[in-house]
Formats: sequence, structure tokens, C-alpha cells
Amino acid sequence: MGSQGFNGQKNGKRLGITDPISLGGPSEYDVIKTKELEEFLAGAGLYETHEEAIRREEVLGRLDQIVKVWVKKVSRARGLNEQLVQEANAKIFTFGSYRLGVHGPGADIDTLCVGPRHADRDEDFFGELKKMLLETPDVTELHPVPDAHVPVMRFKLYGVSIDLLYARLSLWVIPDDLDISQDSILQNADDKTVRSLNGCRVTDQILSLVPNIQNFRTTLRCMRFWAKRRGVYSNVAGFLGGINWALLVARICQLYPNALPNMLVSRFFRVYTQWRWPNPVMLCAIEEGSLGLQIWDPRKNPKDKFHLMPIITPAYPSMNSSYNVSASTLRIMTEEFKRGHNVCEAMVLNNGSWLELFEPYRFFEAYKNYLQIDIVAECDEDMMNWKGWVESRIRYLVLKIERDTFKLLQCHPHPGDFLDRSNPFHCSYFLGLQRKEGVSVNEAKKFDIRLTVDEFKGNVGSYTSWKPGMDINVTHIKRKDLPAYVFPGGIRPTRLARVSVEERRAPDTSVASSLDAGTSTDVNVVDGPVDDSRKRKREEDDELTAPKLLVNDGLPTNGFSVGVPTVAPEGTNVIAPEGVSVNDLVGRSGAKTEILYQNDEAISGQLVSGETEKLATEKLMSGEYEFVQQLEELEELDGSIQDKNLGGTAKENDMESSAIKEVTSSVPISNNTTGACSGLQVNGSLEELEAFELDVPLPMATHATAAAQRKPIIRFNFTSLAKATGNST
Ligand SMILES: Nc1ncnc2c1ncn2[C@@H]1O[C@H](COP(=O)(O)OP(=O)(O)OP(=O)(O)O)[C@@H](O)[C@H]1O
Ligand SMILES: [Mg+2]
Repeated sequence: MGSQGFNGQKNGKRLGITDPISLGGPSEYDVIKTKELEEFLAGAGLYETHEEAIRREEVLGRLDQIVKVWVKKVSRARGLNEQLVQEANAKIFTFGSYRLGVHGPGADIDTLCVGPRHADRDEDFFGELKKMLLETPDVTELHPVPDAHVPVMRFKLYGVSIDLLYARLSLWVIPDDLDISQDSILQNADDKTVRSLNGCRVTDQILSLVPNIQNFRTTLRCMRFWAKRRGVYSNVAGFLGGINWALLVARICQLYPNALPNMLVSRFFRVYTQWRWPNPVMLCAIEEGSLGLQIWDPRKNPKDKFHLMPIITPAYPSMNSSYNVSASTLRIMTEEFKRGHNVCEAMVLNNGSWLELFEPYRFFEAYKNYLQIDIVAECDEDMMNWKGWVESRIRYLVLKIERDTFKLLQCHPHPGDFLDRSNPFHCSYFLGLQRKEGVSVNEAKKFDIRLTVDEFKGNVGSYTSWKPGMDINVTHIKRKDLPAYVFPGGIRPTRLARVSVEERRAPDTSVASSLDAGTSTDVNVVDGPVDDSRKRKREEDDELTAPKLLVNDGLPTNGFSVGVPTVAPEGTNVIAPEGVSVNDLVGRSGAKTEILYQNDEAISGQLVSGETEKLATEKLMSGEYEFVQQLEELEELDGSIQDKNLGGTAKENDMESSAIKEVTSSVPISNNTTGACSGLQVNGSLEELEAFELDVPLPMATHATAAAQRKPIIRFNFTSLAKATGNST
């Protein structure tokens, strides 16, 4: 094996919560491929020029001057004596991609202004500083967002985009060499300050927890570029954003401390293809801290149980940075990890290339059916606000559609919007729709998501800053009817159904391969007849869920031993007949089960595997949870995948494989936890999830209330757009 340059420790401390998977150094192949990768990234225009880098430094220097003048002005206005005014200080820190050193040309700079106790957020930062920025001629496009979870002032300084946060410390004087990595900095800080400090503290921690910063940077640049090309870079759409990709890459760097970027990229795909979510990815143990701030802990905090792909920030108070990920976006990302893994494996056999790895995902060729969400407003400012709000709600539409179709209809949100070239105040978001593998066309034809869409529009319509002219429309369209403005240059390609390289490579697993030939999924989202008869609905429900495992209609209600196998085959759907509880059925079958509830009553379940999952069943039976979801176990890579990059012996390869298995399977949560995350995810309802995010307090009897309020799963009612958005009143 190559050099053993790094033993997994930095300053005598072990990096990471486990030992590295491999201490192996680079082979000649890795050196060549890494050089090739660096050239590829440079060729793709990912690095800024020297002049641009200098300009950014000048911009930051100017910003620092501005806040220093500001803090003196504020101190004087507060009546501080002249000596204190002269000593008054504020300081600019950077974080995000700029601080990590992975930003591209034109990227924004995430900055934090740290000020003293007498410079407050509302009056001084969003008041006086805003006024000063408005009066600075080099500042343009100033857009303060004081009410955000993390309040921010957005603007351009000399044309460079700046996000400026504010942290008000309890100090009278901010020293120029202030160290914000100490936890004591959080003492007596308000919540917004704690959240605002978090970005900087996290970025600094990441840099201190990776074994080799240069290799980390190149690998992260590569993964960020890859994620953007494959359409999985977007926090708001439910994929991953800058911080998440940074944490995922940093963990791989810890696991392979002596590897070069080529190998780190290949191991990134290998490890995350096998990762058993919702085991969390963490760079260090979660510290309980002494300040009593809430930290991520799904055993204690109900809302943390919703997280499907936890990626935990390393600075106190540790949080999950990827709470937006849903079952659908996790599925899509997992498919993409598999595709990446396949391309990297093929590259070793000289059968693939970097170009192929970064091939853009062809979203508008991948599906036959789409949902188009049109947004209109009357001016730029309204458009920006309205669009931002709707965009942040789209992931709920995805969750609701999957809920209301028993997850038989799958949704793929496209990150970002498309501007209608003919109307600057009209843009569209798109969701790709496909029926789940194995669902027949006839079953799919039953999908009726009119009320799901209606519910979504109703929620979007609750926007507190709604203004006349802000409107939304949701339509189901076929691929051939996509508007021309979604295509590059606004020109519709002549032949859409081109099969791309990766589809040929992995026809069965790629998301893109789900193009179905000749058949279509009819999704009804337009006005239709109203029929809420319970009986008819039950029949409809039954028809769209398949294959059925059952149980004669005439079965006695007191037992299920007749006709129900002890362990049902994987993927079997279970539907209880009238008067019969699926709980009983599941209890009997002793299987991991996904259950859908309707008006407090279990109506359908899907057996995920034949094993008994005691906890899930217990929780379910005790009625503590009304929606239990068990992630399907991620497919394990079979033994045929060998560690070719290391050029190691079969024994070494086996050792790496089993080390990966160990690392991906069970993650201890905190220092003083002997147990581990079980891999079992017990979720709450969608209503609760939305309430949590909107910070709406839930009533005590949350579970029962949420279930009771839930409307039937397939509904036939349809209210008009005007009503949903509040226009009609
Ligand atoms: N969901 C989150 N959880 C925790 N911290 C976050 C989250 N989103 C953003 N941050 C903090 O804000 C910083 C800046 O976020 P931003 O979305 O600008 O990402 P970035 O890494 O700068 O990438 P980009 O180049 O896309 O701007 C992150 O590095 C992180 O510290
Ligand atoms: Mg940024």
C-alpha cells in the first residue's frame, strides 16, 4: 500500500467518531486521475481569477470599515462617553463557500457582523446600518430580511453579492482578535444571535476536522459541481445545499485521511450508496454543552424524528442541516449516488470519464408527466417575495402527493424556477411525476390529486405578506406540452426522448430510466365531480393499491390467522376490509410495515421486509404514532464490487468493504450514549411537520388531532384558485 502519511489524528486528536476506513495513500492511478479532475474543474470555469479574488478582499475590507463607522455612530447615539465611543468595535467574519475556499466566480460572500451589547438588531442593525448602506453609492440591490429564521441583510457592494448576518454579543467591546469558536461566546446570546453565529462556527469546525484541507476543497468543489449538474443541489427543494455537501465530503475525508480527491470522490459514492439513513452523518460527537441549548436528538425532540437524512453540524449546538430532505428527494439522491458509483467503477476499467460523471441530468426528458406551478405577480419586488414563499412550500406539495397516493405516484421537484421569457412577472416550477415501479397503468389512472393540489394552494395562500396580483396556478401537463422557455435558449429540442449515456449504463436503477414507453399516468388536477361517499372512496382506494394480499371479504373480524401468511413477501400491500384493522394484520405478520392512516383508522399497509421490528410495532400498537414509516433498507453493494482504485489485495478489499458496512450501519449519537441510532425512523404526520416548520404550537393531543383533522386520502372536492389564494374575499 502507498504511504501511511496520516494516522487519522490532528494535533493528537482523532478526527471523526470512528477510526478511518483506510489509511492507504494514493496509487499512481490516483495521482493521474486527480490531476485530470483538477484540469476538468478548471476547464469548467469553477475557479475565479486572481483579480476577482483581490476584488473580494477589497470588498470585505470596505464592509469592515462600514460596520466600524456604524458601531461608533450607534455608541454615540446611545450616549456612551467619548472614550467608549472610540473603543467601540464591530467585526466582519466570513463563512459559507467563500470561507471554505470552494466558491466559484460570481458567488456570494456569506458574512457575519459581530457587534457589542449596545448595538441591537432591530433599531441599529436593520435601522441605522441599513440607512447607511442605502446612502453608500457602491451599495446596490439592498434587501433586508429581518423576519427570517436567520435574519439577513442582502446587497451588492461593488457588484459583489453579500449576505450579512448580525450577532449581538454581551460584551461592551469587541476585541479585534475575538475567537468565536469558544462556546462561551454563546452565553447570554439571543436565539437569532446563536443561529447567526452558527454558520461561522460550523465552517471553522469543518476546516479543523478534516485531515487535509486542500484535498477536502478539491473534492468538495467536485461534488458541488456534480450535484448542480445532476439537479440535486438545492436545500429549499429538499435536496442538499452547500453546507450539507461540505459535511458529507468532510466525513469521507476523515474516513480516508491519506486519499487524493480522485479516490475521495469514488469513496464518496461508494459510502453514501451504502449509507443506512436515517443514521446521521457526523464529524464529531454531539456535545450536550452547558448552556442548555437544544441539540439534535431524535430520541428527545419530536421534530427530529422526521429527519430522513440527518447531516449534523459539528459546532455546539449541533443541529441537523438537512431537515428538508423527503422520502422522494432521498430516493432521487440515492439513485444519483448509485449512478456516480457506477461511473467511477467504470472509470477504473477505462470505461468512463469525468465528463460522463458530470453529464447534466435531463429533467425534461426523464418524465412523461409534469406538474407545472405558475407564479405571477405585479412587480419585481412582489415577484421575488411571492416566488420565494411558494418555492419554500413546494416540498410540502411533494410530501402531500406521495401521502395521498400511498406513495404510488412519485414526485421529482426541479430545483429552481424557469422565467417566462415573454413575461418578466411570470415564472414556473416543475415536478416530474411517475408511477412507482410495479404500479400498473390502470391503477395509476386512478390517481386524483385535485384536492392535494387544492390543499397546497390553500396553504400557500396563507402567505402573510400577500399582495393583490400575487397568484399561483398548478396544472398537470404532458412532456410534449412543456413550455419552450424551459429548454436551453428557449428552443424546444426536436427529439426529446434521447437515451443518455447513463441510462444505457444503468437501465434499471437510474431515475432517468423511468421513461415509460407508450403508457401514461393520468393525473387529474382539474375541476371534476364532487363525490365524497365513503364507500365509493374505499373502493377507489382498494383499486389503486396493489398487489393485494388478502383476506376474504367475509372474514370474521376477530382474527386473521386464516389466509394471512406468517411472513408476507416483501413489497406486499395490505388492505384491510371494512371493519378490520390493519394493525392486527401487521401484528400477525410480524413484518416491518409502512402504514397509511385515514381519519384515525389504518387503511393500508405495505410490508417492507419479513423481519420483525419490535419497536415500530409496539409504538404502532400503543397508538403513540399515527404514521409509521420504515425506510426500505438501502440495497447493499454486492461482493462483485472490488476496491480497484487502491490496487489492494482481495483481503484488503474485503476489509474495506466490511469497514464501510460498519461505518454506514450504526452511528452513536453523543459522547455519553452507549447505544446507537437504530435505523428505525418513527415519523409524525405531515400536519405536524408543517406546524413545526412554521413554528406553530401544536395542541397537546397532537397525534390524535392531526389524524382527526386529516381529510380522506382521495378526495373529489375542488375549490377554485381564487378561493385558495384568498382572492375571492
Ligand atoms: N440548513 C442549514 N443548517 C445549518 N447551517 C446552514 C444551513 N443553511 C445554510 N447554513 C449556513 O450558512 C452558510 C451559507 O449557506 P449557503 O447556502 O450560502 O451555502 P454555501 O456553502 O455558501 O454555498 P453556496 O455557494 O451555494 O452559497 C453555510 O455554510 C452554513 O454555515
Ligand atoms: Mg453562500
